[in-house]
Amino acid sequence: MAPSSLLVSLDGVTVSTRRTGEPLLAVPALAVRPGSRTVVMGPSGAGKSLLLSALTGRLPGGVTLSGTRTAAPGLRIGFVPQRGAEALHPLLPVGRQLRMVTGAGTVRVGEVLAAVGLDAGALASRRPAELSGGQLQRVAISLAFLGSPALVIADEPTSALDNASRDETLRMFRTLSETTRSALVIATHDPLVGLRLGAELIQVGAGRVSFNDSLEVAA
Ligand SMILES: Nc1ncnc2c1ncn2[C@@H]1O[C@H](COP(=O)(O)OP(=O)(O)OP(=O)(O)O)[C@@H](O)[C@H]1O
Repeated sequence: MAPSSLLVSLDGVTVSTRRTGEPLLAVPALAVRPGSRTVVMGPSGAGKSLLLSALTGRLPGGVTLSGTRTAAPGLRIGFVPQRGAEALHPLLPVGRQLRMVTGAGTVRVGEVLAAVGLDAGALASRRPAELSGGQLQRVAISLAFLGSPALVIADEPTSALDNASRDETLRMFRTLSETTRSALVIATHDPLVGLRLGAELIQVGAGRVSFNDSLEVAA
């Protein structure tokens, strides 16, 4: 069990292919504290998504985890994918989905949609195909936060957005994480994400996790 001050921790963790045992990612030690904001950076194929999976404890098929993963009892994790549509059923109105999945009432759904800049009255009855990519991403962020998670994990949530939508999305992540006190872990290729969020930086390179105190790109 994780110490009470930690949400989830990885200790001496290796993620390997199930078939050949080839190591894909090594995490000597990593701990996520309540309310913290962390950005995971690294080149394509470095292991960012595998690290997020190791944190959630839900690994994709074909890989296995050795070492120790510990999580706070009853830890609730919200997840935001690269494209909001991936978090949504394509045929159901988004308001209904938000209520069904999270158990939240209409008023609460409206409040959270408003917090991400969406008008529930105008959007809640639409299906995902009737929303823009930026709107879908905001709905996915609402979905992740509506369940009152202690931790929200996002895998490249801004990479499919233009710069204006990216900045708006990051403002929302920051505001929602501050108001809900949820911890955030976001994988990205974009150094601006960490700067906008005021986040700690974790680097993944050549299948190994390391820590970096400073971000080298100007805000
Ligand atoms: N389910 C799996 N089975 C076998 N190998 C996998 C599996 N998932 C990922 N890998 C391998 O692990 C390595 C890291 O993959 P991962 O998806 O974590 O990289 P990433 O840093 O998120 O890349 P990108 O930025 O392109 O999304 C890659 O070599 C990938 O081929």
